[in-house]
Amino acid sequence: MKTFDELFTELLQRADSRPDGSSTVAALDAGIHAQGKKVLEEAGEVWIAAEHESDEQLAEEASQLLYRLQVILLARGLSLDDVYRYL
Ligand SMILES: N=c1c2ncn([C@@H]3O[C@H](COP(=O)(O)OP(=O)(O)OP(=O)(O)O)[C@@H](O)[C@H]3O)c2ncn1[C@@H]1O[C@H](COP(=O)(O)O)[C@@H](O)[C@H]1O
Repeated sequence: MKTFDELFTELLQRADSRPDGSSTVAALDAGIHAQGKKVLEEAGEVWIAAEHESDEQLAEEASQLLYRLQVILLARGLSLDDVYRYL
């Protein structure tokens, strides 16, 4: 189990060390357009899960949306603090 902040730190490390087989490296290399499509895809899956699926499925889809959101922030060079200052 990890927190939102811990995941972001892990993704920063992946972007820096670029290990083979990393989903994050592949997602970063795919570019902003592909990353944006993933954010929308996962947001849609969260919506569908909230209307029609179990709590567990909703939680899983939510985790994927959070991951895809972090990838796009990372790709643009933003930190979580850049976002948190608006909360
Ligand atoms: N939390 C996630 C995470 N959530 C989703 N995903 C990616 O998103 C995919 C699932 O999303 P989809 O449903 O769109 O996938 P799919 O349609 O079946 O397949 P794709 O064609 O989209 O790959 C997974 O196969 C992963 O590639 C994630 N990839 C990585 N993480 C975490 O990120 C950290 C770094 O991971 P790596 O970069 O892979 O080392 C680790 O803590 C991981 O647990």
